[in-house]
Amino acid sequence: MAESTEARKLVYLVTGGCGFLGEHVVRMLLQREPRLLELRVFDLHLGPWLEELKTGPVQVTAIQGDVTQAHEVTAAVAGAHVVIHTAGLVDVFGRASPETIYEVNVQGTKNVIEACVQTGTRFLVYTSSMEVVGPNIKGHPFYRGNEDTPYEAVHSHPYPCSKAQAERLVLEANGREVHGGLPLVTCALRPTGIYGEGHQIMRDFYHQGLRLGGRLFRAIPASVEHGRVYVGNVAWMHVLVARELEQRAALMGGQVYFCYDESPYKSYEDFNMEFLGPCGLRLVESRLLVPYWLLVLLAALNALLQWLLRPLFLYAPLLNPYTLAVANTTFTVSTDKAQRHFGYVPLFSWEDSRTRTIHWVQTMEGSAR
Ligand SMILES: NC(=O)c1ccc[n+]([C@@H]2O[C@H](COP(=O)([O-])OP(=O)(O)OC[C@H]3O[C@@H](n4cnc5c(N)ncnc54)[C@H](O)[C@@H]3O)[C@@H](O)[C@H]2O)c1
Ligand SMILES: CC(C)[C@@H](O)CC[C@@H](C)[C@H]1CC[C@H]2[C@@H]3[C@H](O)C=C4C[C@@H](O)CC[C@]4(C)[C@H]3CC[C@]12C
Repeated sequence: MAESTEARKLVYLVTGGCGFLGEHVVRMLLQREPRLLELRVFDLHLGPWLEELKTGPVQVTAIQGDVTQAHEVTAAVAGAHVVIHTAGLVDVFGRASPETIYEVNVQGTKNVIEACVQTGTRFLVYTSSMEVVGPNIKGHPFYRGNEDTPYEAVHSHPYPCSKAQAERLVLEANGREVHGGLPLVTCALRPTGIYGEGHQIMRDFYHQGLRLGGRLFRAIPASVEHGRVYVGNVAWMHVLVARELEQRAALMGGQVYFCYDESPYKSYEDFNMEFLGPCGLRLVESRLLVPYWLLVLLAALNALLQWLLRPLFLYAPLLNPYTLAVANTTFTVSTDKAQRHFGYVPLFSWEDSRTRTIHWVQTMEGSAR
């Protein structure tokens, strides 16, 4: 918990506060925001771990709620100084319908914005995504790009479409008058692929490897690079933006910032092996055995099976046409806009991020170690 002589006077609300990123944001706020008086954690599914946070100097208020329900959002936002909106349906595996993804990610964000306007909350930080930019449906690479790099951001999948619409709503809301007559100040953070303690997809890959006798099979060439960012650094960027938004409203209001750190550029699979390798898995060079056209066929077959089996049960494998296309398209960022605008420097080095993630995999339930 943050110990400081600063007066505790601020109320923060974190939507999606029990999610992979949200939990790290909640814990980072308690550790590094000394002005915090109350921390409201709003989520559809509250985690039992919240109880352990209620023993410190900050009042932690757990709110079970749904961002698609405007009245629930308004009640949670009322009286908050800052809203960090991370709640969302992160689904590229066909688990939720396009309508549900839109309802949560777009309508939910509209509800958060309107709640800020109606109740007088002035500062809103939105967790957007790299996918607002790309990879696009044409498979154009985004190589060491930044927030100003020209790129044809054209999407068809419900998830990136919903994130792009939500981000646009947040940025357009910057400057709107809130109850009380002052302007709303908003900004959006665009993490690339987040990794770290609690990352469900990493857990899925690990368990898949255990099922396959300690092996994972390469599907993507090592030359296809994906930007990744450690969850602790993404959480730190959220805390820092929320702290600086008031003092630097003219500069930061209405802006987007990629989330970045020192994590190396590697293919998605090679990057995962930085953590899964030390936990006993190995990546089998199967590119000759499984050519790309066969992967495309298998991905299409998975999509067909998902559609056929949906009336019986949810079949949602990692490999589908969308995930294959994204995995197979280089997307890396190289920027210092967050440092220039609000002094962001990663809190965790690559070595530290890697060590923490390996430790988490090793201590995960069902771990082979
Ligand atoms: N994981 C990544 O690699 C990544 C990368 C870039 C951006 N993001 C964004 O970060 C945010 C958090 O992602 P995550 O990976 O932590 O996902 P997550 O699924 O672990 O967390 C999302 C949280 O939102 C909550 N939620 C979902 N629907 C809700 C609703 N209707 N009302 C209230 N709460 C609801 C969930 O219960 C969950 O706790 C999302 O907005 C996502 O788009 C994630
Ligand atoms: C089965 C193989 C082809 C395997 O390599 C597939 C990997 C695939 C599941 C992931 C590859 C890229 C990931 C996405 C990327 O990291 C960025 C994202 C944006 C974020 O907002 C949500 C998660 C994601 C879409 C992420 C999802 C998993 C991948 C598609």
